[in-house]
Amino acid sequence: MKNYDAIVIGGGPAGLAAAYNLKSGGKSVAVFENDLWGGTCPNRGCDPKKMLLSGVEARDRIAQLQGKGYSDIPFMNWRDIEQFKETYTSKIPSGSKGGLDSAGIDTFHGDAKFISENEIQFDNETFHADNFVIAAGQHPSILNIDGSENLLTSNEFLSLKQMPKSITFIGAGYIAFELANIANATGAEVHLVHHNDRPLKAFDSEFVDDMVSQMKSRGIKFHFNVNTKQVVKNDDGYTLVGDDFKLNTDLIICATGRVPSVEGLDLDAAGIEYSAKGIQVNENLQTTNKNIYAIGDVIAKSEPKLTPVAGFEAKYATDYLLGKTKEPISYPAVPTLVYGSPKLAKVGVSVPEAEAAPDKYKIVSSNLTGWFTYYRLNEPVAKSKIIFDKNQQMVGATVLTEQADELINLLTIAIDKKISNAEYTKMIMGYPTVASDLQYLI
Ligand SMILES: Cc1cc2nc3c(=O)[nH]c(=O)nc-3n(C[C@H](O)[C@H](O)[C@H](O)COP(=O)(O)OP(=O)(O)OC[C@H]3O[C@@H](n4cnc5c(N)ncnc54)[C@H](O)[C@@H]3O)c2cc1C
Ligand SMILES: NC(=O)c1ccc[n+]([C@@H]2O[C@H](COP(=O)([O-])OP(=O)(O)OC[C@H]3O[C@@H](n4cnc5c(N)ncnc54)[C@H](O)[C@@H]3O)[C@@H](O)[C@H]2O)c1
Repeated sequence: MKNYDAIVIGGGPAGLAAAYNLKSGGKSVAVFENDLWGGTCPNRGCDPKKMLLSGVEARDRIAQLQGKGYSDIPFMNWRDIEQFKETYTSKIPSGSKGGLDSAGIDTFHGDAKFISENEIQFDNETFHADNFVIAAGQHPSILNIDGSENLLTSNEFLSLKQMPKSITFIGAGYIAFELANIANATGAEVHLVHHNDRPLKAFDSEFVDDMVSQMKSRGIKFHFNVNTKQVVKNDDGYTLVGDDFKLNTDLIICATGRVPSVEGLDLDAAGIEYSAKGIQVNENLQTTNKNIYAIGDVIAKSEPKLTPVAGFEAKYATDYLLGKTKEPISYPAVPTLVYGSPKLAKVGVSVPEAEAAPDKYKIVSSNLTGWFTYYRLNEPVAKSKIIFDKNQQMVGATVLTEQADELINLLTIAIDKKISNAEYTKMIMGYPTVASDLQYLI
C-alpha cells in the first residue's frame, strides 16, 4: 500500500493547480491522469482553439480592409495552421508531467477507482490518502441517436489532418460557434444545425442575432428548429436526418454539451454523491465525503465551466484544506467569451436580468463602430450594453466586437474593483486603445 497526504485525480488545469498548491503547503502529493497530462484546455480546448483563431483573426482584418490597402481575401490554409497549432500542443503532455516531476509530485498514468472512503486502487495496488481532490473534468456528450457512431467531437476537429469540403456542427453553443467560424475561414462549406431557434442562449439575444448575421454573411448556413434524429453513413460522407430535413455533408461534429467524467471512479465506494450535472459540493468545495474535495468542470455548479474558474477553485479548495482560509468560496465576476467573428462576451449582471429589474438597473447601449478604436479596423459590428446600478456603478457588461476578449477583461476589473468613472479618469492609459476608451464606457 502506498500512502500520501493528498491524491489528486485529473491532471488538467484544476488538478495541476491543486497539486502544486498542496505540495508547496508541505504535503506529499500524487496525481493520477488517465489521458493527456495538462487536460482539456491546453490539449483539446482553449489553447489549440485560440491558435487556430489566430488565422481567422488575420483573415478578418484583411477582409475588413478590402479597398483600403487590400484587394483579396485569402482562405486560411488548414494544414499549415493545424501544424502550427501542433507545435504548441505536442509539447503539453510531456511539459505538464515534467513540471510535476520537477516539483517532487508523484505521477501515475491510467485508471484509478475508489475502493473505500480514503483509498483508491490503481494497477492492483492500493493507495491511501488523508485527502483527495477530484478534478476529472468533462468530456463531450454524444447524441443518443441512430448512427451516433458516425459523429465526431471537438476533440477530433481540433486535430483534423484535412478540412473536408463540407462540415456540419450539431448544437449552437460555445463550441459549435467557435469551431464553425474556424472551419469557415478555410473555405469549407459550413452548416450549423440546432434543435431550437435560440443559439448561445446565455447571451443577449440581440447581440447573438448580430453574430449570427455576421456568420451568415461569411457563408455559414444555420438550420434552426431541426431535431437531429439519425446520421446515416453513405459512400461519400453522411446524411443528417431530422423531421422533414436531410443534409448531406462530409463530416459531422456533435457539439451538444459536455458531461462530467465520473464514470469508472466508483464514487459510491467513497460516499460521494453526484448527478448528471457533476459532483455535489458544499461551499468549501467538499463532496459529501468531507475529506474529498472536487473542483473544476467536474462539479455541479452555476458558475461557468472555464479554465480560470477551475484554477480559482483549485487555489480555494487547497487553501481551505491547508487551513489557510475558513471562509466559504466567493467567486469574483466571471467573464465568458465566445471566440467568433466578431467575439461576444459578458460579465456580471446580464442584459435579461437588468431588463427584468428596471428599478434597479440602467442599460446604456452604444454602437461602437464609429469610435476610433473600431473605426480604424473597419469593424462591421461593434456594440456594447453596459449595466449600471442606482449608484452609477457598472455592474455588468455585454460586448460584441473583434476586441471583446481584451475589452471584457478591462470591464471585469472595473466591476470587481468597483472602479467608478471618476476614478478611471484619474488614470492615464496608452492611447488610442481599447483601454483608453473605457472612460467613455463606464
Ligand atoms: C473546445 C473547447 C474550447 C474551450 N475553450 C475555452 C476557452 O476559450 N476559455 C476557457 O476558459 N475555457 C475553455 N474551455 C473549457 C476549459 O477547457 C475547461 O473549463 C478546463 O479545461 C477545465 O479544467 P479541469 O481541470 O476542471 O478539467 P480538464 O481540463 O478536462 O482536466 C481533467 C483531466 O482529468 C482527466 N481524467 C478524467 N477522468 C479521470 C480519471 N478517472 N482518472 C484520472 N484522470 C481523469 C482527464 O483526462 C483530464 O486530463 C474549452 C473547452 C473546450 C472543450
Ligand atoms: N470560449 C469559451 O470559454 C469556451 C469555448 C468552448 C467551450 N467552453 C466550455 O465548454 C462547455 C461545453 O461547450 P458546448 O458548446 O459543447 O456546450 P453548450 O452547453 O455551450 O452548448 C450546447 C448546445 O447544444 C445544444 N443542444 C443540446 N442538445 C441538442 C440536440 N439534441 N440537438 C441540437 N442541439 C442540441 C444546446 O441547446 C446548446 O446550444 C461550455 O459550456 C463551456 O463551459 C468554453
